Amino acid sequence: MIRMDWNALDPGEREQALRRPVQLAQATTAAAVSAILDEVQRDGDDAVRACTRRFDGIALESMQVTDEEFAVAGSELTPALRAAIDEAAQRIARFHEAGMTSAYALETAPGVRCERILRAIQRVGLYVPAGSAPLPSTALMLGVPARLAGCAEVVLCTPPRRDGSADPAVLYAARRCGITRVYKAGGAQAIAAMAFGTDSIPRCDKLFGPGNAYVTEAKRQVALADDGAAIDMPAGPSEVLVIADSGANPAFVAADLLSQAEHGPDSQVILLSDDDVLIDAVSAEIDTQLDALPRADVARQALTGSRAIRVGSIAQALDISNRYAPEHLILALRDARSWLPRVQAAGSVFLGDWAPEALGDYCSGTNHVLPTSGAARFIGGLTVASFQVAITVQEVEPRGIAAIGPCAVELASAEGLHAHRQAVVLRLQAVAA
Ligand SMILES: NC(=O)c1ccc[n+]([C@@H]2O[C@H](COP(=O)([O-])OP(=O)(O)OC[C@H]3O[C@@H](n4cnc5c(N)ncnc54)[C@H](O)[C@@H]3O)[C@@H](O)[C@H]2O)c1
Ligand SMILES: N[C@H](CO)Cc1c[nH]c[nH+]1
Ligand SMILES: [Zn+2]
Repeated sequence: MIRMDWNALDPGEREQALRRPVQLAQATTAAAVSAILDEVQRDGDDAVRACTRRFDGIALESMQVTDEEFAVAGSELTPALRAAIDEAAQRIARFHEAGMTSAYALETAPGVRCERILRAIQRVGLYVPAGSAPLPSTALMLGVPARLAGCAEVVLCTPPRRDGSADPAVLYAARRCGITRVYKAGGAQAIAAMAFGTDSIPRCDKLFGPGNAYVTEAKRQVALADDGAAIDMPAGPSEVLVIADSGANPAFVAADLLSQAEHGPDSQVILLSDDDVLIDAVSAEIDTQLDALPRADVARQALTGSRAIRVGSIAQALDISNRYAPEHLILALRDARSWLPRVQAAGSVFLGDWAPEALGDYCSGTNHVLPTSGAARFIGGLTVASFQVAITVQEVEPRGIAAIGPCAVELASAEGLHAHRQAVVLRLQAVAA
C-alpha cells in the first residue's frame, strides 16, 4: 500500500490519492467493449461464441445450461455447501422482504384519488461473475430480490469454466431462486447478448449484477444505446475503505483489506487512520497474511494501487470517505455507531470490530451488489424495488375535477397550452351543467 499523510498533500495530490485504478484505464476498456457490443449486435450467437473462444479460451456449441447439467451440479456440491447456500438465501430473503415498499393511495383533494402501484419488471437479465472466481453468492444476491419482486422471466449469464461447464454452486444457487434459464457466457459479450438479444439469449428489459471493468463498461454502454437495456448501477471492481482508530485490531483490519484486494487486480482498498502505530501494525499484518493467501498474486497487484492514509482526526477521515463514496465502508472505531450519522455516501457500512465485510458479502442478509466508482453518492445497493416499476394512477370524480380543475386551467393558460386547458374546461362545463 502507498503510505501518505493527507494533511501534507496539496489539493491535486488529494484528488489523485482518491482516484480509482479502473478510472485510469477506462478509455482503453471503453473502445474494446464498444467493438464487442457491435460484434454481438451484428453476428448474435456467433459473436458471443467467438468472444468466449477469444477471452475465455473455450469453444462452446450450446450456451444454455440443460436440465441434466443442473441435476449434475446439485450432486457435485457437498451437503455443507448446499446448506450454507440455503441458509444465506433465507437470511437475504428475510432482510429484502422487510424492505419491500408497498403500493399506496390517498385522496389529494375531495374526489381525487392518487395511487402508486408496483409491477415487476417482466424480463430481467442477471450477470454472475466467474472470471477469476465463480461467485454463487452473487446468484443469491440477484436471484432472491428478483423472485421477491415476481419477475416473470429471469435470464442469467455466467462465464463458463475451463471444461465448458457452468460453476455447480452458481447453478445450485440459481435454481434455489427459481432460475432455470442460465447461459454460459461472460464479459461484455454476455451483457450485449442480454441487452440486444440473440437467437438463443433473450433480450432483457433491465440488466443486473456486478462484474469486472469490461462487464461494467458494457452495462454503461448498453444503458446509453437507443435499443439497449436499463441497468441497475455501476457495480464494478470491489472497493473497501476502512477507518480505524488506535484501538482497532490490526489483524482484523488487514484481513478486511485483503478480502477485497483478492477479488481482482483492479480492486481498491484504502485505510484511513489517525494513528501511525496502527498503520504500521496493519502493514505488517498484511505482509504476514498475504503469504498464506492462494490468491496472493492478485491481492498484491491490487495493493499496488491502494493507499494507507494518515489523517488528522476521525472526523476528517469521515469527510474523506464521503468524498470518495466507497462501495464498502468499515468503521473499525470505538463506539462506531456514534459516527454513523456522519456517513453521507457509502454502499454498505460495517460497524465495529465484529462486522467483517465478508459477512455482508455472503450471509448477513444485506445485498452485496453495491455501487462502485463513487456512484454511492447517488445510488444505493440492490433491493427488491430495483426489480420493480412504480406506476401512478389517478381516479377523479365530478366533484374532484370541480375542486382542482381551476388550478390546472390557470397553469395551462400560463404555459400557453390551450388543448390542455380545453381538456379541463370542457369537463368543468359538463359538471356545472
Ligand atoms: N460491486 C459489486 O457489487 C461487486 C460484487 C461482486 C463482485 N464484484 C467484482 O466483480 C469482478 C469480477 O471479475 P472477474 O474478472 O472475476 O469476472 P467477470 O465474470 O466479471 O469477468 C470475466 C469475463 O471478462 C471477460 N474478459 C476478460 N478479459 C478480457 C479482455 N481482455 N477483453 C474483453 N473481455 C475480457 C471474459 O469474457 C470473462 O468471461 C471483480 O472485479 C469483483 O471485485 C463487484
Ligand atoms: N465483495 C464483493 C462485492 O464487492 C462481493 C463478493 C462475492 N463473493 C465474495 N465477495
Ligand atoms: Zn468480497
